[in-house]
Amino acid sequence: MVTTNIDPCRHRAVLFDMDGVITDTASVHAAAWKRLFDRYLADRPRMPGEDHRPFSAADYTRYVEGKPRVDGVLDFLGSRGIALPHGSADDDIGLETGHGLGKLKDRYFRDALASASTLLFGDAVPLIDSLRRHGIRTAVTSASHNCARVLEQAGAAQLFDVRVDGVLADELGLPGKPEPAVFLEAARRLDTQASASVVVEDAQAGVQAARIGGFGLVIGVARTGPPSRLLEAGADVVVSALSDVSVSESIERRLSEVPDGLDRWNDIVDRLQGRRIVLLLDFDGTLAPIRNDPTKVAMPLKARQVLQQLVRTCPVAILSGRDLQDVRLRVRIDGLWYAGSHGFELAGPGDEPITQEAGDSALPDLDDAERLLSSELEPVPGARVDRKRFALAVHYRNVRPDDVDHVISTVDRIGDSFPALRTTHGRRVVELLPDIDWNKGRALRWLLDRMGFSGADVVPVFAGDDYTDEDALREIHDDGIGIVVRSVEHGDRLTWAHYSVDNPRALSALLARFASLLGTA
Ligand SMILES: O=P(O)(O)OC[C@H]1O[C@H](O[C@H]2O[C@H](CO)[C@@H](O)[C@H](O)[C@H]2O)[C@H](O)[C@@H](O)[C@@H]1O
Repeated sequence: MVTTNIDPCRHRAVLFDMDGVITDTASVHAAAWKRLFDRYLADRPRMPGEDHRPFSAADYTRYVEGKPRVDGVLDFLGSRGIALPHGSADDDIGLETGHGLGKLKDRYFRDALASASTLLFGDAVPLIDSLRRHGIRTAVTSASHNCARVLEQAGAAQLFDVRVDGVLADELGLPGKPEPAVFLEAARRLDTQASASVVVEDAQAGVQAARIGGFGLVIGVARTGPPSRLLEAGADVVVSALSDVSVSESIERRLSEVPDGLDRWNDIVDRLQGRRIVLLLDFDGTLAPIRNDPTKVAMPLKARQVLQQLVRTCPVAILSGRDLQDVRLRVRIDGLWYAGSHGFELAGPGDEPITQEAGDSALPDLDDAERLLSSELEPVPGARVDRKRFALAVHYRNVRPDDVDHVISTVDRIGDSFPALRTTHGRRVVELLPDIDWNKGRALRWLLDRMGFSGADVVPVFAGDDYTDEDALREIHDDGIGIVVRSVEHGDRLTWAHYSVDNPRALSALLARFASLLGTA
């Protein structure tokens, strides 16, 4: 389960989208759009180049969700080769213009709304109450012209300090999402900076708008579908319910706020004084730079030399998402401990794997998922299905941008069909893993025990670059030193690390300082 936190020390306001986040009305909109478009496409004489297939759930997500009504009409029909005039607000209902068909959709929506009973999601009020108790102001920010009506009917009109809806946006001439104007207007009315405000959204267009607007935290809400479409649109985190959002002072920071480890070497030395160091290092993107072809990755010479020095004076473990055997062959240094498949496979300095049966029961599902994914993604140029013993990685680094959504949603769909598996995301890779409470963080702690290094005099030092490494960074946050390797791909995401470095080469330079300190250089 993914959870996230809103920090009253950093976040002064929270802007909520309404449909699908606060009120259970996204499905009412989706049904109204379908009624409109299916009838329109069935009645319209077919012209060359037009696609008259029925409106689908994917069309809703891609072309209309979160957008102003007229944009939704024109964007969806445009995707089907049908260019209608924009029209004007005076157009008759049903006229073949953006406004005319938009009005018809609105009639269908209101018809359905009139018979809807419970509109408010049960998890909305507890979160908003908690925000209020912490002095955080709230806004509802919706493209809908029915926003006030829906809130009234849901009994939620009093929940928000500010409302910026489709009616106000029209009055002010604000463009709709994915432009950030409505969010920025709400932040202005709440008297807060975008960077100190949180946006909570369920639509890709809304997430994009919040990202473009420079909002401090963008929380995606995927109550039913997969989280990946919102992550790809730029959400910092995607939860499946508002009950997964807490409000308290937190210690995660933005990458840009984390001090550079080389600059703060003296602080690190202070923290190491008199303690036994254990080094735990991720491989791809951390020791070795990212490459387009995962099979071509090799340990850089500098990293190899420094690890060879370090292993003579302190325990060193490699914690990788790669298959155990794969990462061992790439590192090839005697005396190291290893965790492969994101911690599901473990090995000591000898050749024998350490028994850890956490993922065994998921093996048949991984086999079946591998067969399905290999055949479904075989036609997608650049998609690469990589089986490890306890994980299945689908790489999309070399996939055309237009095919990326398809690849991710295929993995999500197939992953969802196997109860024993869960989905994780990394750098241009989506992976299926055994769905048990085990990750790099748990594996790290388990390895420390196994290595005989678990006392208060031990300081675990972990370095990693990716989302899955955050489990390990979080695990050692209170008793160790966490180092994150920055990358352009991760922008300014949140991290549990204490220090950062620019790239794998800078990490090797930092590790060389550890080697000097330990007296081996
Ligand atoms: O935990 P790690 O050691 O960092 O492994 C995570 C994944 O790393 C590899 O994929 C990543 O690196 C590739 C080579 O540079 C790159 O092409 C890909 O886009 C990255 O996601 C590895 O291939 C995966 O199996 C690991 O899970």
